[in-house]
Amino acid sequence: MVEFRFDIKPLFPQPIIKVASNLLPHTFRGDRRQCLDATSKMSEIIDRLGQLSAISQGLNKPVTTAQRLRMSENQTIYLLADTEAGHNGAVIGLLKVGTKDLYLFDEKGQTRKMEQSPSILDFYVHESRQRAGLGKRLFETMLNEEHWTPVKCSVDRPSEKLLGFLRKHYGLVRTIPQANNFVLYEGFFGDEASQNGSRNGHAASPERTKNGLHITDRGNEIADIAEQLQMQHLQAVENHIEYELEQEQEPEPEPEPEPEPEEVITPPTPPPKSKTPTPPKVRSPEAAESIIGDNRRAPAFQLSKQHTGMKNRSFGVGMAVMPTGKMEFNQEEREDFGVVKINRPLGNEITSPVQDNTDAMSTVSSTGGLTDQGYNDLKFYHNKLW
Ligand SMILES: CC(=O)SCCNC(=O)CCNC(=O)[C@H](O)C(C)(C)COP(=O)(O)OP(=O)(O)OC[C@H]1O[C@@H](n2cnc3c(N)ncnc32)[C@H](O)[C@@H]1OP(=O)(O)O
Repeated sequence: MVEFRFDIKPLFPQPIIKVASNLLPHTFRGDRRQCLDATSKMSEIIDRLGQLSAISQGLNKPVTTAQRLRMSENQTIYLLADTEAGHNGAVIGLLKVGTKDLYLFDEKGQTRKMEQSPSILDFYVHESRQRAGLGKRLFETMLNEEHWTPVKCSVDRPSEKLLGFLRKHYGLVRTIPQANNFVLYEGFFGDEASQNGSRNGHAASPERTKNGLHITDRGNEIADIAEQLQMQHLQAVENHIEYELEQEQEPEPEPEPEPEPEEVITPPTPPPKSKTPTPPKVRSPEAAESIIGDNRRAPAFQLSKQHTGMKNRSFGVGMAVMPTGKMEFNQEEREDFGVVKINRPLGNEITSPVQDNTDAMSTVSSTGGLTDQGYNDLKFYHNKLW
C-alpha cells in the first residue's frame, strides 16, 4: 500500500478518480489556495505511483510523472485508493491512458496511420493488492469513461502480467506484429473501412469509429487534421447562428426561379439545414467573422455578449433613459427629480402632422397630472448616473 504524509481522503471522495493535465481530481471543487494544495498533493501521489510502477516493470525511469502529465493534453490518469487503509488512506493503483497517432501494420502487413488511437500507457496495482480484481476494476472504469473497448486499445510495451491480465479478462490473445513497442490484438482494425478498404464506395473518405479512431490513407494527413478541427469549430459557430436565425425568422415561401436574381446582401451562406453532422465546406475564420462583423445587413438576430465577448451590452436601456425631444428633466427644484412628459394624450391618435408638432411647445407645469394643454405628465425619480 502506498501511504502519504497527508490525508488522501479529501482528494478521493470516491475510490477511483481521474486526473488530467491540470493535476486535479476530476471531482475537485475549491478555491485557489485549495487548488494549489491539491495539485501539489496529486503531484506527489502520481510521482510515487509512477516510480513504483517503473520499479515493478524493471524500467530505468518512470513512464508516469506529474510533470509529464501536466505537459500532455490528451492523457488521463486513473487512480484507485483505499481511503480506509492505514491512518491517511492509501493509493493502490494507477492506470495511465491517452491517445496517440501511430503508424501501424494491419493484419495484411499494410502500413496504416491511426490517429488518436486509444493507448494503454502505464498500469500498476500495488504488489500487496495484485490478483484481487482491483486492476480489472480500474480498467473497467477507464473503459466506461473513455468509451473504449479493449480490442481497440494499443498497449505500450506490455509486461507479462499485463498480457496475462488482458488474456484473462478480455480474451485477448492473438496479436498483430508491429515494428514499434505497441502491441495490438486482432480486431484492432476491425472496422469496415480497414477490412474492405472502402465503405459505401468512398475509399478515401476518413472514418471516425466508435473508439475515436480516425483512419486515413491519404498523403496530407496533417493538413487534414487541421482542416477538420477548423471545420468542427466553424460548424459549431454556424449551427449556433443558424439556430438564432431560425428563432427569429418566419419560414419564407419558396422563391420563384428568376432568370437574374437580385443581389441580396445576406450573411455568408449558412450550412445546409441538416441534422447530420456533415463537415461543412471549408471556410476561413474571416468568413465566419463577417457574419458578426460590420459588413452585414442589420441582423435578424441580436448579438449578445455570448456572441461578441463584450461585457453587459444592453439594448434599449439608453433609449429609455436618455433625454429626447419628448423627455425633459426639471432639475432646478430637486436634483434627482425628473419629469417626463408624454405630450400626446394617451389613446389619442395623431390626426395631423401639425398636432404632433405641438409636442415641442409643451411646458412642464402641470395640474392634477395634466399639463396646461391637458396632456399627461409622468413624474419619476431617476438615478443621477443616467
Ligand atoms: C502498458 C503497461 O502499463 S505495461 C505494465 C503493466 N504493469 C505491470 O506489469 C506492473 C505489475 N503488475 C501489476 O501492477 C498488476 O499485476 C496489473 C496492473 C498488471 C494487473 O492488476 P491486478 O489487480 O493484479 O489485476 P486483476 O486482479 O484484475 O487480474 C488478475 C490477472 O492479471 C494477471 N496477473 C496479475 N498479477 C500477475 C502476476 N504476478 N503474474 C502473472 N499474471 C498476473 C493474471 O492474468 C491475473 O489472473 P490470475 O490471477 O487468474 O492469473
